[in-house]
Amino acid sequence: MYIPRPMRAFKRWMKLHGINYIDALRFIQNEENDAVWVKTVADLHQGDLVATIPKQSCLTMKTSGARHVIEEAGLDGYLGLSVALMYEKSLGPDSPWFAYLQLMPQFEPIPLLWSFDELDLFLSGTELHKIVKEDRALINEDWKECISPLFDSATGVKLNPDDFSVEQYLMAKSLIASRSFEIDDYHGFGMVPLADLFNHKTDAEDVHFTSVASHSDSEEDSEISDDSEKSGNDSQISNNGSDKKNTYESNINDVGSELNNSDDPAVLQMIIVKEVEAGAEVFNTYGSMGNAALLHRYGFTEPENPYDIVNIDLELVLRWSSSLYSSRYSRSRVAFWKKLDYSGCLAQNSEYFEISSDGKPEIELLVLLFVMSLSEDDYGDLSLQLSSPGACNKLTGTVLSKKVHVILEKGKEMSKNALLTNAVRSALIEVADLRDRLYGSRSLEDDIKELSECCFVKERKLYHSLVLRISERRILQKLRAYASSGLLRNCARGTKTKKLKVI
Ligand SMILES: C[S@@+](CC[C@H](N)C(=O)[O-])C[C@H]1O[C@@H](n2cnc3c(N)ncnc32)[C@H](O)[C@@H]1O
Repeated sequence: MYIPRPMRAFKRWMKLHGINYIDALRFIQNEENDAVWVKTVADLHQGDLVATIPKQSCLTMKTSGARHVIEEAGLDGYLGLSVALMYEKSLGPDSPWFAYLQLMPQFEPIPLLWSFDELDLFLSGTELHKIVKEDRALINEDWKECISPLFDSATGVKLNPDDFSVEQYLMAKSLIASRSFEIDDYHGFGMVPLADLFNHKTDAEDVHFTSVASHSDSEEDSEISDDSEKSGNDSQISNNGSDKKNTYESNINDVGSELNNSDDPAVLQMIIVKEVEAGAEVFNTYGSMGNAALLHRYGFTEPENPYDIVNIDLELVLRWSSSLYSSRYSRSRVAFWKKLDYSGCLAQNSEYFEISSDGKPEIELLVLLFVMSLSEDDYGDLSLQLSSPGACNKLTGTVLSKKVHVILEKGKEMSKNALLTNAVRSALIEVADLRDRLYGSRSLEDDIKELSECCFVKERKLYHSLVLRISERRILQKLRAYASSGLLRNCARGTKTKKLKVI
């Protein structure tokens, strides 16, 4: 059987560093793109211990030769780990992790590493376009502030600036985003050999990566005294960086007793959480996330991802509103909506509303569109109630006007249907159309056709950005269907949809 060289050297390296795994696991390398995946050649059962990894074999801020440089500079988290990774790579064969680093790709082609032209070409309109451009600016700042001063480190460790350039930093960031795990409080984030070879499957993982959480592995350095650490509880580690409590049975069986299950807190364990048939790929999970988050952090997407969402910025709603109403009108309606204690989700510089994968909008957006589309009379009544003495308490109760009988109180069980007037439904459709126009002049059908002709391996950026565009645009399509189904029903009942134009 053909085994590419880096894999063979890596296997020898694992043995030397006490990383053990059951014989049934096979690490398969795709000859076309060198990507690795893990398969089992024997049936695996829930609770089987399939691999053990000493924490000391992981590349972390604490285990790296750059530890003193990192500590002297006061770096931690992803920044500290980036320096550790760039440093060990710069040592070449002199690094204790050389064989591991040889197997690791140079970088993960996440959008952070795409050119600005590629970002515009592939991601315009998607949830990632703006975010990735902002990331790039922040990363340049981080590099200037935290990495470039290291060249004058007083620790005596000489760093070659070429090995710590912005480009090297970006590459290290891409590997950390896509392959690092949070190990424990002492080590923080780290690169974990073997554990980082498992691919992701949403909500269908086979293996969990766990640690008997304790600090006693960490040399004599006892500065960490977190209570959960002392308790020695098992905690599940996922490479989206969050620790979760174990959810699977704890009666661990070692497959064929090949591995010793110990409570040694210095060792990480990989445990099977459901039955896996011989011949199948063994998947981990990186968390429950939509395609924008998967592409952002890991550089891939999944078709039919149930966690997909699309966001509609408040700014876009205001743009829609400006096509119908004066800006004074829109401002006062938004101010009224806020007075009722509503707001969108808040991100760095924007306020937005989420549309879930089934095309359903958040109640906050419905209330805003409802308020926007109230007639002057109804709006006047409501405003009056709000401005009357003691209204704030009263108003956040039932808000009634002659024609409007809707509870606008935040937190109260409110029927979405009561808000879905014809005017709100029409507004939703128009806002969805505006949002869809951000993707440019190509139609959803054009995108679907292009995806069917696109090569997953050779045109990776195009492929995954098309999956993202299509999944977002399908949500907008569902939003339109959600809004228009009732519109038809209402019209059939003889209710007319009236466009409001208030000056
Ligand atoms: C932790 S590594 C997993 C091992 C990786 N396949 C390798 O070649 O080393 C994470 C990377 O694997 C790839 N990957 C993981 N799950 C995937 C999936 N379901 N579909 C496509 N690529 C995936 C992505 O490139 C991701 O950034």
